[in-house]
Amino acid sequence: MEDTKSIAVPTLKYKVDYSEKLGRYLQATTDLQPGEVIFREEPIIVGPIISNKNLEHSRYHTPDECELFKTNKDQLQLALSCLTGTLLILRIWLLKKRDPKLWERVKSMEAHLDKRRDTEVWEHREIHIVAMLKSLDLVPGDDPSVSEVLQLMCGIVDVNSLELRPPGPKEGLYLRGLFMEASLLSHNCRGNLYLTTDNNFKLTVHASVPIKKGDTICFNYSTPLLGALARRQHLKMTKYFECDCSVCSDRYEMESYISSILCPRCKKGYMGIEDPLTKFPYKTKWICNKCEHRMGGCLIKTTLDLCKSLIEKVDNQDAKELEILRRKLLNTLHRNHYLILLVKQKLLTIYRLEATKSYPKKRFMENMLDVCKEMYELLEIIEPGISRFKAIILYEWHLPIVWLTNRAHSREQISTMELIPRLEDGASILKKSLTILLLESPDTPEGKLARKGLQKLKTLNTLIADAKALSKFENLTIHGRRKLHKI
Ligand SMILES: C[S@@+](CC[C@H](N)C(=O)[O-])C[C@H]1O[C@@H](n2cnc3c(N)ncnc32)[C@H](O)[C@@H]1O
Repeated sequence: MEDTKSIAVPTLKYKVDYSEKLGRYLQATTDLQPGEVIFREEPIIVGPIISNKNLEHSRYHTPDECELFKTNKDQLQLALSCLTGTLLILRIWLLKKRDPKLWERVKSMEAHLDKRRDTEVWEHREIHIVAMLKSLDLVPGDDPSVSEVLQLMCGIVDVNSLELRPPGPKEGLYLRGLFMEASLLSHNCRGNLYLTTDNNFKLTVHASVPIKKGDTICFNYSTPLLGALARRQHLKMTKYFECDCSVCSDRYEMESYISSILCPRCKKGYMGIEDPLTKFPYKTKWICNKCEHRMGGCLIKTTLDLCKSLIEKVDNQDAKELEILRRKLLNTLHRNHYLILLVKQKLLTIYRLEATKSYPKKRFMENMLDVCKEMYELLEIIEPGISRFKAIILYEWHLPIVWLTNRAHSREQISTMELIPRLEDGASILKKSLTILLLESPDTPEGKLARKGLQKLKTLNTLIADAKALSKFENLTIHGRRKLHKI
């Protein structure tokens, strides 16, 4: 007899749709809350993308691959490092033979073969992958259709695969994975998703902001800290489309001013490309958002080249030099300009290290606070909602807040009553960071940071509770204050 008990089948929170512009894409079929899991999925294939000696990685090293390597052992020993870069494609090649049905599905992924044919990238893959696999006898060398299939596989990987971080300390191993559903996610420079993977590369797709039923679900294929020009160029070169999202089509990139230079005329406003979607940004006019002064793109390019050359010359280990450069660049660029962001990131590397010392320099901690605050405010515009980058910046931001507050209190520069709200500020920033970091798998760097952060939050809460108890005795002795900060 048939089992009449109903089994709850989870309904999908998205459907596949099609548009002329995006091709296939995923659309929300229900309202989604930030943090909500939209779907999880196992990768079809995982492999390294650049040369590395570590071939033995993960269960994606299948028995047929093993057999093939054993057969060609001597020849492969010689070409080990070249081989690694071809491994992902070889794995798809083997999958084609092993699981033709799955290959049919993979084959349906967008590869943009027409746009790649006879370009530099085609030539590169021909030499480094197709010819390499043929010369090592890992694929038939005499069949011309093999080259075409391998090029198709290269296109599929380049357009659809996601970057993965190897679990544990496998430095220098750059992995990419192909996922069936995630390959249908479209791009937006201000996406609405947050992607995490666990140790087995299982992918979880979360909503990063509230998503309405009918919205396209999408993420940023590129990186948020590039200006629109670099981002659009990267998308054009690697994903073969011209991005016209709300950030790219706005002159001032939604008031983030990430590509804007200070108006040389009024010195108050910032210049943005008059026609942001132009193909020739340095041949068109840029316009000031305050006085509407127009300036030729080539002049902007010269200015940027000059700024770039200053950044190239600076000593990355020298905080003072970097701080001077940051101030100098502010005379020309908006504080959120991607070139200033480069300098800020270099500075953060130094400050981060300083923050781990028992007696960090006050100036460094003050600057760290400033840089983190500015970066956070920018990320709120360009990567709203849940963002990995934001979580890290929030974490780093709370460090100088707590350190400077404790220092000021122990030196009697602030009262215990003043200490409490400042520490609470630090705790609330840390909590914000943790709500994001705790979405990460425990073994990832962010997952580990979350564990450390939880410990710090506990200590901070104890400190706040003690400060509250002690605030009744406002005339706390210096000894009492020091004791408080030893917690
Ligand atoms: C990972 S695939 C996404 C699935 C693809 N649309 C399909 O039908 O298989 C990436 C490709 O989708 C298209 N695409 C994604 N986002 C886009 C966007 N914002 N504007 C135009 N095309 C986009 C581009 O062709 C891009 O190379």
